[in-house]
Amino acid sequence: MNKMTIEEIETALKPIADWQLSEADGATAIERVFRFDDFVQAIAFVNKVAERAETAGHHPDIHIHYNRVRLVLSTHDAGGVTSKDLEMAAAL
Ligand SMILES: C[C@H](O)[C@H](O)[C@H]1CNC2=NC(N)=NC(=O)C2=N1
Repeated sequence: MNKMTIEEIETALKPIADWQLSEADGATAIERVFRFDDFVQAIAFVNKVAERAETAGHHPDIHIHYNRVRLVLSTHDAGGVTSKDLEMAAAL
């Protein structure tokens, strides 16, 4: 799986609402924050994400902050973002 360039990622993100490029600590990833009414709804979403991730064999990092869920996707083997991450982002 080929690591995408920053330009390729930005182009690919255009049709995927609210996902952003993230380059914290030099590690390229894509991420999005989802907001819910409360913790219970946030966890229900996380459970759906988990099911989808298991089916695809591709798993976002999941940060839960009460009613906010931040998902971060990268392909570890490639050391960056690949089409697998974009596919998963679109699904989520
Ligand atoms: C062996 C297994 O398929 C790999 O470790 C998978 C699992 N899930 C993964 N998820 C994500 N987001 N990136 C990966 O590189 C990754 N690798």
